[in-house]
Amino acid sequence: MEIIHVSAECYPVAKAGGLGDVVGALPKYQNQAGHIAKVVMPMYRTKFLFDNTWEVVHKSGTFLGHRWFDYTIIKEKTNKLGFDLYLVDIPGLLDREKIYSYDDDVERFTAFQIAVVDWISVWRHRPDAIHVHDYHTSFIPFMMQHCFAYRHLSRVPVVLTIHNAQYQGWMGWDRSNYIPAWDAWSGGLLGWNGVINPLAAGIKCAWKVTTVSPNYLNELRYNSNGLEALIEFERGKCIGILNGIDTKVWDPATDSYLDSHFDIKTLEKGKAANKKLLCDTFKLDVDKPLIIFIGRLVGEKAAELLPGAIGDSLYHIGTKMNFLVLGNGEWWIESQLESMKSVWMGFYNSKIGYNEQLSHQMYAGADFLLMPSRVEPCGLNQMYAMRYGTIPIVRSTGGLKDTVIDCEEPGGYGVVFNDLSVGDITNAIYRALKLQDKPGKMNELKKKIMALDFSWDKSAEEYIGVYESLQSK
Ligand SMILES: Nc1ncnc2c1ncn2[C@@H]1O[C@H](COP(=O)(O)OP(=O)(O)O[C@H]2O[C@H](CO)[C@@H](O)[C@H](O)[C@H]2O)[C@@H](O)[C@H]1O
Repeated sequence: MEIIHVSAECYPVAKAGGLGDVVGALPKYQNQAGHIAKVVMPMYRTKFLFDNTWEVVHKSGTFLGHRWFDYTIIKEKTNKLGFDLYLVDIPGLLDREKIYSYDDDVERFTAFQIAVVDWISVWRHRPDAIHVHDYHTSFIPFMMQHCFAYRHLSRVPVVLTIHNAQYQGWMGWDRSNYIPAWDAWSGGLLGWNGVINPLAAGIKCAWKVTTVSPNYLNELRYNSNGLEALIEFERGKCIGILNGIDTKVWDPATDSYLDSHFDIKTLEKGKAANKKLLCDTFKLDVDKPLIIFIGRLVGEKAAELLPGAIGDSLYHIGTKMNFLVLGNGEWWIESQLESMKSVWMGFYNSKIGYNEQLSHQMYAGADFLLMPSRVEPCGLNQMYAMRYGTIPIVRSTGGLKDTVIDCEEPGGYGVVFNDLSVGDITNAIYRALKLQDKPGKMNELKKKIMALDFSWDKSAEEYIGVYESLQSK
């Protein structure tokens, strides 16, 4: 099958979070399984662009509302990522360093989607499926079915994957003219609760909607930032498919970001060397268990509870452990985390910012990973942590519930808690530290989690099953 993934992120070209990881891995696994999966994304000005060689495959132009824009599609020449990678250049809109957070993001991502559909509309063949990811690309099924210029694509199946329903891309109806001329009778498909809602439009118009874990799909029915009724209504075409991880990129035995490599057999020595490097760098005590947090510092990740939970743990449980936080996001959470450094010097440290290498080093060197998420559609961090022998402490929500079993349950290997408060997180940390009281228990658990299989093989096939189910329709 030929599958075209359209996304705002793809690792290692441009990544802000888990979406980039998934789109950088899933197509590779689909290709390995004998399919032809390709990725189309915006041409940001990132290092990957300048380090690689490209050929121009298409040039054209069209309108965003009244504004004409030229676009160029370029293709990476060497199949470096294990799939064909196409970048869409739109001067003045996409030629920026960052992925998101510009005032004109609505214009940027709407123009990107128009360019993609405009390009596919002149192909001499039809792909078997278009797979769009999150709200930045979820106007595409609407455009293929209801824009006059592109209606000849209406028989091409479109699958929408929701990686995160918190972000929906809301925009006012005053911008409805951005979408190329559409059948006015279909206008209702664009809106939800009085505004244009790209994610809602995608859910209504995609042939199938997938979420990144089965449990997250259930949760969306009662907690989806305003889309609950829509999810319930469209339930029949929704399916939850658990994300995998790219076990070639995330392999402690070969990870190019690590100085000391290890596998299950050399786990103790290897993790100790990685931990020492981290503790030396961040002035922490290598003899104490190291608990880390990596992620966006936002409410979804319950990051605002971290200062309280870390402070309470060190105060009430005692200074028996060390904490290290890597993340960026809300300025007030960043500044609280920074100001705690002087209070808990030697027991706590943080690095504010985005740092891919440090994240790998932290997964490799830590004893525990804390993920108290308020909302977690799937979560990749807990799977990376386990692959690197780091025990997850997670709240039972979304994909965390699908991937971590509490060590007190039969076959369990992590620490799972249910309610979200500083007290509950502190108690989970207390339970995690108790694991050390039983001699050998920590190593036994670390070996067990390293052996778990979270690779993409099974889920990549499940997606193929979804595309296949749409072929006869
Ligand atoms: N400051 C930092 N420095 C370095 N690396 C950092 C970092 N902050 C985050 N990362 C990295 O970004 C990724 C985060 O992935 P997640 O899946 O946990 O969350 P995210 O909310 O971005 O993804 C959304 O999409 C994914 C994919 O579907 C879902 O798993 C998830 O639940 C959903 O919220 C990991 O690779 C992590 O190491």
